[in-house]
Amino acid sequence: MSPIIFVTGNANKLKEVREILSEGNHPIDIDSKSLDIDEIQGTTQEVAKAKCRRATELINGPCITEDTALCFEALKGLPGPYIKYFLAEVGHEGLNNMLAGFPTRDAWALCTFAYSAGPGSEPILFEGRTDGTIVPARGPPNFGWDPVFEPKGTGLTYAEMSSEQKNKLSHRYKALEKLRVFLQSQQ
Ligand SMILES: O=c1[nH]c(=O)c2ncn([C@@H]3O[C@H](COP(=O)(O)OP(=O)(O)OP(=O)(O)O)[C@@H](O)[C@H]3O)c2[nH]1
Ligand SMILES: [Mg+2]
Repeated sequence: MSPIIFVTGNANKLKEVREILSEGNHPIDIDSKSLDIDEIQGTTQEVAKAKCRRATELINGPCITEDTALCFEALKGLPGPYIKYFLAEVGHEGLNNMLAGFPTRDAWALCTFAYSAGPGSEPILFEGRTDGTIVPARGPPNFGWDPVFEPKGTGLTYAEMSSEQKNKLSHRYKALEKLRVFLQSQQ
């Protein structure tokens, strides 16, 4: 199978996707294309599908895209797919402060991969969810909100984990396990 193209503007995502898909008995090779695609407003599934439709038109061929949401229980799932803009404006401290006065700091990270066979072909979605808690930042600030998200039962934020640890339980890993099965069935 020729490598599938992952369209993303985010180098950290690309690194993790490569690490995860190269693991195991059936490693999957991907190419990448760095494009910043306009993102619509909507549910995580609507955002993910629109991103993939646009990407497949731009590259005029099959591709995968990914959209990540960080959802706060107290805010009924928001910021969700808009976390990028919240993080950019209010930072780690602001994300924590947003939950002051609420009874729960529970949150979940949701990764939605989308695959399209080409322009006009409806994207297929693969979702992965990891439950956790929003905490004051701990660990190196290398990737987005990793320092403020502590997956349940680990006692560590994503940022405090080695990449091997994060890649065994992350939202991205869980979504990619589903995508891996699908891509292998296409061979
Ligand atoms: O700490 C983190 N750990 C993660 O595992 C993770 N995955 C994504 N993100 C951030 O959450 C927003 C998603 O927005 P997003 O899905 O639109 O991504 P993006 O615009 O950066 O790339 P892309 O849309 O071109 O693929 C962006 O701010 C990403 O940096 C993460 N932060
Ligand atoms: Mg984006």
